[in-house]
Amino acid sequence: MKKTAFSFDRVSFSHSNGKEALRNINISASAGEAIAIIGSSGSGKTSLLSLIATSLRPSSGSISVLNIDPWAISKRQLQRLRSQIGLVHQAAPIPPKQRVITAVLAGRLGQWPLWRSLLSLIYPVDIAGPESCLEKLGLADRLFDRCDRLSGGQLQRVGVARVLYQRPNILLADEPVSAMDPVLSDVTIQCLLEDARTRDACFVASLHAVDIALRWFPRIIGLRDGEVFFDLPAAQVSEDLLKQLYASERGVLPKQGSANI
Ligand SMILES: Nc1ncnc2c1ncn2[C@@H]1O[C@H](COP(=O)(O)OP(=O)(O)OP(=O)(O)O)[C@@H](O)[C@H]1O
Repeated sequence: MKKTAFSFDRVSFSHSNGKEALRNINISASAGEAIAIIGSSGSGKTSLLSLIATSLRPSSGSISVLNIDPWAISKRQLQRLRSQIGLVHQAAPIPPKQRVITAVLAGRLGQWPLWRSLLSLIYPVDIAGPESCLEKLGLADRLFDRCDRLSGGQLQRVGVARVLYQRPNILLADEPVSAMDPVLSDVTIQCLLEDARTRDACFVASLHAVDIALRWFPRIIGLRDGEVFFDLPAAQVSEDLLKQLYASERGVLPKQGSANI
């Protein structure tokens, strides 16, 4: 039987201003699973990924990540757990003047001893590793460029390369291809899927591009107003379900056949 990557039991989450972002979430995922999370803007996708990443704590209910309750362990144990979770952020948190190689090396900061982490910020402690991750994404020639000389889509690929270099057991990606053209989007998603599959890691991505979600991911979770609206194999996600998922509170429906909603 596959190991559980994470599981949520009646999880709700409210932001500090009281805004309830997620309500009564019951989901779990196994090692090696690939899941796309879809839903309209504000439906709770980023909040859900942040809870799996343990960067947010549930307001109620319980979470287990890699069979550990992240909120019942010491800070040091939590740090160790986090080093096994990789998150591609919506906008990569990369200092503008940083070199691409340093940004990719940062993927392993949580796994290295302090001296090696500090050294990696001044001098590249590994070149071949970051280069091969960037190579898969067509960016190997930008290894020593400054990040502020890259386009939005290139910067997103640096964020992806960082997570590939990290080799986490849970790979999370928040809108990882939003700044990329369709061909690069497919290449990047395939690259993340392949990496997760070969290492038996669990891969969860939030996506606005429903066509990409349905094309590449076997399991789709649809979030609506902070709740799981459906959790289905991609083949069972019908046009009608998508219409209901994206129908706003004001009753505005997407156009027929719309892929990018
Ligand atoms: N820092 C915050 N403080 C207060 N409310 C927040 C905060 N971040 C998000 N929210 C609210 O929580 C809800 C869920 O937001 P979340 O970012 O998880 O949605 P999302 O589906 O990822 O949206 P998008 O597709 O636009 O990125 C929204 O109503 C949002 O306004």
